[in-house]
Amino acid sequence: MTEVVSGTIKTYLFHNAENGYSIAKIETEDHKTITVVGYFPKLSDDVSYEFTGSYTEHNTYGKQFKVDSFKQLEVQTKSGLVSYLSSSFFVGIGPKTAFKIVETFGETAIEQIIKDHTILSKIGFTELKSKKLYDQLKENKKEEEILVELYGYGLTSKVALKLINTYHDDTLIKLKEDPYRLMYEIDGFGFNKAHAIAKKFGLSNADLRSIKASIIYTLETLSYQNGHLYTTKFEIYEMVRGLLKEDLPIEDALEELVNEKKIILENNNYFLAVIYHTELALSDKIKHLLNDSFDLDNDSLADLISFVEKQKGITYTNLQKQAIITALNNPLTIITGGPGTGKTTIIDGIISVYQLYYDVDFKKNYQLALMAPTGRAAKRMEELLDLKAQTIHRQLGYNYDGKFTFDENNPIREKLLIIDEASMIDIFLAKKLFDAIRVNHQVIIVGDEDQLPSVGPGNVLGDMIASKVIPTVKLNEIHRQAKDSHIITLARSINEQNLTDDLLMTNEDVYFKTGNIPEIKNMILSQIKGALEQGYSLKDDIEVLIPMYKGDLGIDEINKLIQSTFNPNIKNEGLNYNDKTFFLHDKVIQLVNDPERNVMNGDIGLVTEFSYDNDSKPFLEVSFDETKVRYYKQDLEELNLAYAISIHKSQGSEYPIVILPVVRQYMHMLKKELIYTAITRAKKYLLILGNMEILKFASNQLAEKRKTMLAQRLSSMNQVNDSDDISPYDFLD
Ligand SMILES: Nc1ncnc2c1ncn2[C@@H]1O[C@H](COP(=O)(O)OP(=O)(O)OP(=O)(O)O)[C@@H](O)[C@H]1O
Repeated sequence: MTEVVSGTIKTYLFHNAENGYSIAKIETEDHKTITVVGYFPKLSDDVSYEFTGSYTEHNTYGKQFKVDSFKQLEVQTKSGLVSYLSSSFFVGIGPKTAFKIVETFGETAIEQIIKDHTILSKIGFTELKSKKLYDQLKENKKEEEILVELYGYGLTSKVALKLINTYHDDTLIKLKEDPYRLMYEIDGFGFNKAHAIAKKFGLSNADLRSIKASIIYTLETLSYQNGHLYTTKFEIYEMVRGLLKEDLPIEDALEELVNEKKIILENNNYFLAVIYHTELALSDKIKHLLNDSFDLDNDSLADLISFVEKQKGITYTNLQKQAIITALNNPLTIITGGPGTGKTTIIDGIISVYQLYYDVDFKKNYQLALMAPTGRAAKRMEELLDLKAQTIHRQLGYNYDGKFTFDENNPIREKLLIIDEASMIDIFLAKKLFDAIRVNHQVIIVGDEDQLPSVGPGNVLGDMIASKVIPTVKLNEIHRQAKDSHIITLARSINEQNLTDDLLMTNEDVYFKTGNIPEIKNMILSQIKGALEQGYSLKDDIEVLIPMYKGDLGIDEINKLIQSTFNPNIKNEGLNYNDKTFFLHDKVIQLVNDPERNVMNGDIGLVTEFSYDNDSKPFLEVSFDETKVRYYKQDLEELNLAYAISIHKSQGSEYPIVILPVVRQYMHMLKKELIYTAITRAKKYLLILGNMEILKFASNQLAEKRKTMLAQRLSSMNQVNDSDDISPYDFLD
């Protein structure tokens, strides 16, 4: 129920200057104290405000008033006016001066000053001082008028403040000009929200601005959700009609967007400008690097390889030797292959031979940069190779303001760069990475091209291989220890779309069990219990991999099930956010990059403390591998339970035990690449629970091929594009 409360601000318990989110105590005229929560700026404590909203009951803090909008109460009394004029809104006016103004001009002082500020000379104001007060009064009134008008369009105070903070006095002009600018210029605004506001401003679906926005949205959806870099006119038409539900002059809008260079048309394909220029620049940079050459003495390389083989007690296959030689002789090399084909072994070989050839010691001399897209993959690399490895973001000096320290103007210093798990790299990260690489660096890209492509747009690894212009070694032989692994055999047969019934028999390391949903839930619990009894840890060794969040066998549900069964702390107090509650000792996953706090998307940690700070605010402390991070309630959006995680989030990580439910409700998500990726996460034991017919069916469903041009661009080797004047980042932000 919408209600109105009015009063003056007593204290702010919390205020976020960026978005205006505030928790404050107000005192009403009848001296009651009410906690108000919502989006409003720092308000003057001398002025009365009227808040519109509703009362809510907060678990910990009790009754609060949730603010939808607010306005300053008309200043009626003389004393109110004195307070207002001497408030922090007006610089240089103290209570004495304010009193003088009100005494002289009465209750209509403000209106009179706005009409003619020179009247202030009567009380000794200089021209400069009276103009200043006039400006501040106008400014103050204006902001309020804009807010009131925005509320009138049904915008919440959160949105209204965000707009005012961005566009200031021009807010209404800018919005009326094109309400869809919100989509491009304000974080958190998608097409649907902007479209709803556009309607309130009276724009019809047939308005060119609406059609243009829906075309951009169509391309964004295809890129950021499906990974495609371009699409056809036909698809744009279909999707725009689906969005606006009318037959509209799409052609004109599309042409305008192309003329405005917001969309690039190339060979009948339509690209978002930022994506087009990113891909083009990436391809040019790769071509540029490929021009370099490193002609090594191959006889001495062969000797060194033999020496390393003896040293390590290993005999490399011919293909593996070829991989080492190729990597050392070329500016850019790709080494690809499935699990157990020796990718890590070869990275180790390359590093050893390189050190001998150039007589350097990577432990003492920082000439090697080992990188992976995720923290966990980097950590695994570090453990296996016994050398420092870090995420690509960290290597590039990604910092809290979203900028990278290393770029084309300040390239990475190390000379040999090895990047593992490269299938996870999207075009934006690839562009950033290659920007920071200079000619005479040597780059080795390692990955399994059959895994899921990157979450972001593009198919960088696949395209680089398909271009056939980058020296590539495809390792395909499964090696000794790995040969006995049924996990690897199963993965390979799925990858080759050759999954036969005899492969679905339980053996030493793969366990298949059919069952319905309640049975699967019980099996998950009993398998975890068994593993814990054998000394495995829930945090480090066991992961349930699931393709979707919702549903009774979705990630959220399974997380709650495992939490309630295995975390005894659920009896104690926890910190909740939406329908999740986190307790001491919960296993959690960070969902977004947060470089300021040194924790990145996909990092897994353990809640090691639940406590209250000096202001009695509850918080959690989470221990990640490298750091401890404190989460208050408002930070919990970044966190999820991690007993079960998505298959996408599991990329780049391996776990001794993987539990993989496969049921009909996942059907629309299940594709060969997804199943292959999930299975290859298991190191020791893989438990597949559910419906094996679905597993067989899904293993033959191929993910849609991403529409990208990188392979073609790379293979047109001789034409390096000189688009120096435009950078893709001209199109960002
Ligand atoms: N030439 C070889 N001779 C004997 N064993 C080998 C050889 N090459 C690799 N191996 C062994 O095969 C196993 C798999 O190799 P490695 O871990 O390098 O593969 P990978 O491709 O990195 O696999 P994953 O992607 O699963 O980590 C390891 O135990 C490794 O020691």
